[in-house]
Amino acid sequence: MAATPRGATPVPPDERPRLTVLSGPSGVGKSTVVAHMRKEHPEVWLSVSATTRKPRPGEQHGVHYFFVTDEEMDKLIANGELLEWAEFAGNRYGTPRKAVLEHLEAGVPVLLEIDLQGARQVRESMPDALLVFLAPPSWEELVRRLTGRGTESPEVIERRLEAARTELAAEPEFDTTLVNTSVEEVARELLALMNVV
Ligand SMILES: Nc1nc2c(ncn2[C@@H]2O[C@H](COP(=O)(O)OP(=O)(O)O)[C@@H](O)[C@H]2O)c(=O)[nH]1
Ligand SMILES: Nc1ncnc2c1ncn2[C@@H]1O[C@H](COP(=O)(O)OP(=O)(O)O)[C@@H](O)[C@H]1O
Repeated sequence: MAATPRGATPVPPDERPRLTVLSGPSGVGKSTVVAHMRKEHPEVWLSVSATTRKPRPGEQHGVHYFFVTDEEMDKLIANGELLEWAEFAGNRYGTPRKAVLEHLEAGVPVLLEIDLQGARQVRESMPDALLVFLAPPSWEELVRRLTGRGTESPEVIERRLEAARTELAAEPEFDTTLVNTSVEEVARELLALMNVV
């Protein structure tokens, strides 16, 4: 399903990088921060999730997401191919398990950009994972970013803001919080937390 490291020698479990999870409300800037970080540090591997959501303009299958049908998602879940999955604002999203484990085994730092429900599942199944919460500078700024992105209808924005209230309340469940005021700064802090720099 996803590209795997070629010719990589497995590293012993205690020398493997920790799996890092980045969560936070829709529109807080997760994708922006991750894109910025990976431009300078392409060695960080970002898991590509499967989703039943329809692609936005410019989103590519296999790059931003694996865009799947409801039936295909049912199969991925039934076959145990997902490390975690959740329904978010009317669509399902899940992390393909195999590619994540293969990259960690090869010593590659792995980042998951997933929602709160997914982060909770990773906490259960991979207790060594580092859970990072990305918070907005304020509620008003979150609304501004989500609306300003212009990718969702007012109705979808409303659903995402509803989910955002629950997600913001769950911040104490995370190992650490980064406030997304400056993309550059947050990207740097995230790299440091991942021991990449
Ligand atoms: N649990 C889980 N959540 C995911 C996964 N992939 C993406 N998400 C989350 O689903 C939510 C909606 O994602 P998306 O529709 O791309 O909107 P965006 O994050 O606001 O650009 C976000 O909180 C994502 O982090 C996944 O594999 N599992
Ligand atoms: N630090 C920031 N300051 C101002 N705008 C930002 C910042 N980070 C992200 N944005 C903007 O906010 C919007 C939502 O960001 P995005 O990365 O799509 O969020 P998410 O992936 O968390 O849903 C985008 O229009 C993006 O350009």
